[in-house]
Amino acid sequence: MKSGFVALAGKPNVGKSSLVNAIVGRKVLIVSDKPQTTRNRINVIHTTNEYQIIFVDTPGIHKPLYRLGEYMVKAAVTALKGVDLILTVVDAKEGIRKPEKFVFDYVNQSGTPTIGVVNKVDLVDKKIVESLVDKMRSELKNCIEIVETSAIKGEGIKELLDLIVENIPEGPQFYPEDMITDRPFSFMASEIIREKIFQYTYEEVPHSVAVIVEEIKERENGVLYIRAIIYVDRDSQKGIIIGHKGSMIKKIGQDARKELEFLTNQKIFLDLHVKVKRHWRDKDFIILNEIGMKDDIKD
Ligand SMILES: Nc1nc2c(ncn2[C@@H]2O[C@H](COP(=O)(O)OP(=O)(O)OP(=O)(O)O)[C@@H](O)[C@H]2O)c(=O)[nH]1
Repeated sequence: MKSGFVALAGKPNVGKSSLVNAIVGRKVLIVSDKPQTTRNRINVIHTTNEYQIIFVDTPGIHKPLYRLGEYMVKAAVTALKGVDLILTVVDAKEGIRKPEKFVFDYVNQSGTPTIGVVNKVDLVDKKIVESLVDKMRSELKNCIEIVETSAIKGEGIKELLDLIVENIPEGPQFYPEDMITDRPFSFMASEIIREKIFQYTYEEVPHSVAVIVEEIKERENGVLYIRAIIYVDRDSQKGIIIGHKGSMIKKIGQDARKELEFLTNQKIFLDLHVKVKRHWRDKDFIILNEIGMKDDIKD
């Protein structure tokens, strides 16, 4: 059997989470049109009879503004070391500029072999894609191959998967075959709630939110009760999350509940609360710890 850890490196919003979902053929990771959706390292496990690939999805590498951002970059950089392979992802529409080179530097420094991925090829001309492929090939050390993909249309995904399997070593099956992620259900549930908040809110609001699932309990009638707290930075944000006469929190709750019911195949009672914690992104270690931001940090 072949097995290996494969990290994804790239700027926020290039489609790293979408690529992993496309490869494993189901939505495991949350996705949004706003940068910095992924906050922490999550392993997604893809097992067949012949191989087990453990995708280490990382927060996008960017120049951090807040302590939370610093943690995100540290978590991403830590993930690049000690894996078997890195998928270095760029967005075809964005091209290769300073922020992409910032990412390439980290990948090159890690010394780990890499497959370059030019994603979102559905958005640009073939000529542009070709020039990005050439550029990537010359700037990435230890580059095995460059693949052109559209995670949304499923293009290039099979080719990418085949290349990954080719380039991971013979090894043991690290996780049971039915395991899809290394995070507990409570974490996945909080991520799904956070995804809906990212979908419906704008500007600073989505980035000011932390979701913590405080209780999960199966009731006698078979309903799964989930209580989650949505932490925000300011009173005004609390108002936005709750919305006019509670319309926003209702929308967030309904969408999250539907997805959780689909995931668990169980009826769910989702109990959402909103609390204000000033400056949690900078100094509230209880929240940072709860959302797993300190897992990879040693300082
Ligand atoms: N047109 C197009 N859009 C894509 C493609 N792949 C991803 N997207 C979109 O790009 C946005 C970002 O996708 P994500 O998968 O969340 O990106 P990410 O790199 O994981 O982002 P962070 O979590 O912020 O680091 C979403 O709106 C996706 O739907 C693609 O191949 N084509």
